[in-house]
Amino acid sequence: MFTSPSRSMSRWLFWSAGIVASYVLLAWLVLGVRSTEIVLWPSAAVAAFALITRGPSMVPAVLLASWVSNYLLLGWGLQASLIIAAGDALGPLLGWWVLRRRPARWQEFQTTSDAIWFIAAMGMMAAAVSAAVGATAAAFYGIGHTPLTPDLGVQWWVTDMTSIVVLTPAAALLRALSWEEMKASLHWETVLAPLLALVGTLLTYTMPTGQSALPIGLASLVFLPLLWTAMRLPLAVSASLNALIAVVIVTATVLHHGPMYSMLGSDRFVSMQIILLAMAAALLLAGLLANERSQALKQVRDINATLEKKVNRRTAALQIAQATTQAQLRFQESLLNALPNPVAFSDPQGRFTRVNVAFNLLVGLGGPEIHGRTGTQILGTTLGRIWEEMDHELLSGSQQATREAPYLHPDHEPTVWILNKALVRDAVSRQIVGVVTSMQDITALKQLQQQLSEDEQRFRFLAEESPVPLVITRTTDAALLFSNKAADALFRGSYAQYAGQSMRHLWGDSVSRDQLLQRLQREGGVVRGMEAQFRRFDGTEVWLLLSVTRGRYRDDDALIFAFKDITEVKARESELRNLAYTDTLTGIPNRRYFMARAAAELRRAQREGTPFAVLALDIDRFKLVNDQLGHQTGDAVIRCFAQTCMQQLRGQDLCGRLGGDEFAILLPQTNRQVAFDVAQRLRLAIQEASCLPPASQIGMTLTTSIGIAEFLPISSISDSDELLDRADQALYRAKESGRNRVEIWTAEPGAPV
Ligand SMILES: Nc1nc2c(ncn2[C@@H]2O[C@H](COP(=O)(O)OP(=O)(O)OP(=O)(O)O)[C@@H](O)[C@H]2O)c(=O)[nH]1
Repeated sequence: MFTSPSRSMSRWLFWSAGIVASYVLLAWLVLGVRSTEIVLWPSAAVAAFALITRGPSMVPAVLLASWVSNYLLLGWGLQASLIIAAGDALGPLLGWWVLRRRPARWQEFQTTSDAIWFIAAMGMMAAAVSAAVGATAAAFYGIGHTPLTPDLGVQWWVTDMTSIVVLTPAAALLRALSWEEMKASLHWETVLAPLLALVGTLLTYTMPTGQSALPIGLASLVFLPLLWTAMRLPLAVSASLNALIAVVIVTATVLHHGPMYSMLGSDRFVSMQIILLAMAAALLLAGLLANERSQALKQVRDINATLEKKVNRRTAALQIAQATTQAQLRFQESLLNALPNPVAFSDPQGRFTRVNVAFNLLVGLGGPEIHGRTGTQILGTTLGRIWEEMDHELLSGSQQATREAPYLHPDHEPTVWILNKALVRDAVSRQIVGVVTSMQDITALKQLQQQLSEDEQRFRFLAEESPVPLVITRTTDAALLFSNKAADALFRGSYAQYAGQSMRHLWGDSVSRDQLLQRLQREGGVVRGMEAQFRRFDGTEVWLLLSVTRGRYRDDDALIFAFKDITEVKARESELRNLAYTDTLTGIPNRRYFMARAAAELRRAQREGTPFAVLALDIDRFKLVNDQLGHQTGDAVIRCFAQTCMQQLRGQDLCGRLGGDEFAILLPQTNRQVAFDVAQRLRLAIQEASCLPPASQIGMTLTTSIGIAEFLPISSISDSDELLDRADQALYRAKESGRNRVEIWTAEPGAPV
């Protein structure tokens, strides 16, 4: 918190003035009554009090107060007064400094060792210093030159120490305590006990003075409530009370009252102070011991409270755990009973310990009738024996056991079950505590399996004996899984020989196989009417019509093939196709094929802008050959003519028989000059070929006339018939001009070529 300098200065002035006033007032009270013999009794206590509460800033006030009291009130010399004042400030300052070296004790002042430290630091040392300085100054400069004797020093020291020990603990404690703590400790004892002690003290001091032991005895009774207070009340209260009673005693004595008065005199006075000192120290220690004890008790109470809390917590946790366990047990119980499968627990001796409702229903017995009995006793000999064998297996080492077993139901219905057994171990010790068995009814499954196997046998018979060749291969690797007798005959190899082997190599080409797989994918797993060529096991080729479906065969994804041999059909087809385009007499393309090719060539030439030529050929006077040598020889001549032409042509050229003795030749990418050369070469080759029998009665040579028509990209010709027509016109001109000639078509007959 911020404190302004002027405010702290005024506070300092206030405290300084207060300290000076208290010091001077006490000095006046004490010294005003008995002047010279009594040392300034409360001086050291006021100085120590000032330093404890406000610190060294009070030193000037202490110096001033001491000097005023010694010089003005006591009438000692100036030097002596100054030295005594310095001693009064220096002693408590030293004690204060030593006490500050132990900050914990300075702050709390709660244990007995704190009190010992306080007495040692503030009492003995501070009082010793101020007494030594004060007695020396008094001896040298004091009134009447009091001799410096040990007695003076001891008397001074005891006086100062008494005042410090009796009065100043209250200051230290008040400084450490907060106002809230003070209020909290205020109860009837705090008020009543000090009140009793005070009243007792006052009553004692109203008694007549004298040497009688009675007043002293009575006075000492005062200390009983005081001691009790010290033991029961906060340390600050007992220390303050101690100081108050001490002031009352001293004041009464100084004012010639009470039992102590008769003891006055130098020695007696010191005795009294020693008694006070002892009393103060005893009370202080009693208070501190009580404080320590109450603190220890509080600690024990705290520990007890903590332990109690822990125990409560543990108890609550145990209760929760117990509740959870019970809830879990209830859950397990209901879960077990909710299971449709019979479940049973048995001990290591095979006696049932617990079963669920499904088990009760299975055997037609309630829990109490089952518990404690064995497998054979409850389940009959067949299932019971298997049950006990499995238990034995498990208990002699295997981890889990599964078996199939028949069971004759109490209502005589035969059933089949799967038994699953496992060991039950203790969660903590891992000791085997029994066996758990769960049962599953597989009667319906078994019936289905039976039916399926009968169905399969029927299917196998049908498939085996079917006249349709059937083959089943595995989808992944085309391994042969099944083939019937008809398929074995078709492929010329038996299933027994090739079972499990890949059938991929039977396909004529991999393209058809890939096509089949794609179609299966596309057409939902069924492909009908696909034609493909296959290779038999002996290497011969065969055309087959396929119907294929995807399916399962035993444990595999499979392709099921049904075949029809179409080799003959395909051969006939091919023959027919050839017949349609081939001239049967010569084996070269017929008119239809030639004209189709000529049309295609025309389109190509138009597209690419290249020329081509068509030659029309006709055997000269062939009628004579027929007439003179016969029709058969005529046929042979025609065949020879065709072969001679074919020999003269390039691979890309095409020679066709248009009918009778007429032929045509297509010369792609050929202009009229080259065509003319080719035609001449042909003409000569025919002339030189020995197509006519050597001993020909007609004495003639076989010749041919040739007409040429050229297609130019710029020409107006738009179909091949027109072009062939032009070649025919040129041929006609060659015949006209005497035969065995080559003519090129021109627009005007006789126009230059
Ligand atoms: N041997 C045989 N003769 C055929 C065949 N086709 C047509 N002929 C005959 O071939 C002859 C063709 O005669 P043409 O072309 O009219 O006359 P040509 O005797 O050759 O006289 P030019 O052509 O004018 O030189 C006819 O007598 C037909 O009967 C055939 O396939 N075989």
